[in-house]
Amino acid sequence: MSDDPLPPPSPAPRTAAVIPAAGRGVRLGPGAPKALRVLGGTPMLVHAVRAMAASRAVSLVVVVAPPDGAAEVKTLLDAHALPDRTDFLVVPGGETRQESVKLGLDALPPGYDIVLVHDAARPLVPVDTVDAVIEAVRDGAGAVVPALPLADTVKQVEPAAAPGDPEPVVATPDRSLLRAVQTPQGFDRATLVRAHGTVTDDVTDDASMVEQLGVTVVTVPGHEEAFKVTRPLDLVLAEAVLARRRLNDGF
Ligand SMILES: Nc1ccn([C@@H]2O[C@H](COP(=O)(O)OP(=O)(O)OP(=O)(O)O)[C@@H](O)[C@H]2O)c(=O)n1
Ligand SMILES: C[C@](O)(CO)[C@H](O)COP(=O)(O)O
Repeated sequence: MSDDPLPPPSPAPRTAAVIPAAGRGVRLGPGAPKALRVLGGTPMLVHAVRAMAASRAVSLVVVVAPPDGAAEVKTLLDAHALPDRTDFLVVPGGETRQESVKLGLDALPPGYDIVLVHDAARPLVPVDTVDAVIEAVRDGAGAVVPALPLADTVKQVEPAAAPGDPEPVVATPDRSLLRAVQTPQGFDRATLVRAHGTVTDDVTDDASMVEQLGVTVVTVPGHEEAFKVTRPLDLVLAEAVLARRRLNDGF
């Protein structure tokens, strides 16, 4: 047996989170841009940033602000307590989520090999879910999504012949094989950059762009509290989750 000392373990790859927060929140109804709406007294975006920074593995958060709102978002983040160990960047976003994520990726400095993409609209994702996604990428997955089984039966329909007409049902997919996917979605950076440089179709999540490259996307368990604030009732649910957390924390 050699007396040579073992080489030092290679450092864990550094992880950055990109938070698309440039959406208007049309489905939420009139008011400020969705990411700036207040939940439990704190803007939704600040909750989302804190949720990413809660992971000790995340050392940079890139916030993608509304196209003309980067200065306002920067001021907002400066006004809230955020962990010292995490760096923050704010960049202006685009017309679609896909464009906004691409702009966030373009702003990422070198040295971050794992990238999370997390909706500002999912402010309450627990840190264990964030860490599970990062761990799966560290273990070698090119793309990872948190996923939950569906509670409803799902029908595939044909488009209505005219607005307001019924939509004929054409199929009932096997629910046991379907999953609702959440964010953060985690990626090997080079794979995600390649996907955003290659795929031009309109898609609703980043993992589906990676699927189009032929790269396998894997799931980790999602979490009910990582739901997306989309419609007005979601705000009520988010307030209730925050109130329960405060009660449990003894505040
Ligand atoms: N041009 C856009 C559109 C969306 N998003 C972000 O993508 C996430 C998920 O999008 P969604 O929930 O659809 O938000 P909105 O586009 O704001 O919602 P709506 O479709 O109701 O307007 C949100 O954090 C949103 O801010 C973005 O960064 N840039
Ligand atoms: C990325 C996402 O949150 C995964 O569920 C979702 O696809 C975003 O969809 P939206 O229509 O942009 O809200």
